[in-house]
Amino acid sequence: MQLQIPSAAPLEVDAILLDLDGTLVNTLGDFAQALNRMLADLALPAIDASAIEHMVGKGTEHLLRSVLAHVGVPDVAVRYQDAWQRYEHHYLQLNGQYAQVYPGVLAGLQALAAAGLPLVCLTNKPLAFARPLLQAKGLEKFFQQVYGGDSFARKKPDPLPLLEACKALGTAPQRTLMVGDSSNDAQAARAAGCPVVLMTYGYNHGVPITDTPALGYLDRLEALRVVAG
Ligand SMILES: O=C(O)COP(=O)(O)O
Ligand SMILES: [Mg+2]
Repeated sequence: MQLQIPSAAPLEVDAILLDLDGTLVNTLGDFAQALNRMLADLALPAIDASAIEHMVGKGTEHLLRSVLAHVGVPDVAVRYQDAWQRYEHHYLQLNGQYAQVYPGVLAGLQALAAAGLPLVCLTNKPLAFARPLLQAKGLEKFFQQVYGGDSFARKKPDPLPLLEACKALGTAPQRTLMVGDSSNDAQAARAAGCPVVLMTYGYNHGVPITDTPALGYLDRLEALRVVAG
């Protein structure tokens, strides 16, 4: 199928892999709520959403370690297990309540799915968090498969999750488009041999996303158009 990416040549694709946090859903509010409830349980200082934003994208383990270090925990390893247990409890309870689907995502997914393109959600978020979030936001029906950060032995920016997803889809990486919001997604795609487009509104560790090479940069997912079958 031929896809038109704004400001790029038409691209032949057989499937699309889509990142979740920062690409489909703005989950910063969920992260801030769950992390601050966890920190309160452990009698640790609160953290600001603006600081959290720079720590999202490399999975929950990385997020928790970064947050504990940020609030001044001297030995992160000592508090990690308790932090994970409290965080998981709170996250599962509020999952989706403080999160918003980005403008243009619903229309974009509808158009891509209607064109018959297989769509896979490929996130570093744990699968037990990702599935209920997609369900709560009415997005699960668009995806033929959902993979989390714990679905494979390694997470993005390692290419393994993308290569495994391509294998399951039966598609060649060079005809499988990755849509993400961070340099992690782009690095994983490059190493897997997948073309990549990046959303301009997500989380990118505090660095402008246009510093990361990609086929295109989108303000809205619906800007991705199927032009020929
Ligand atoms: O949980 C994270 O680190 C973010 O996951 P993502 O891969 O959907 O951006
Ligand atoms: Mg992301």
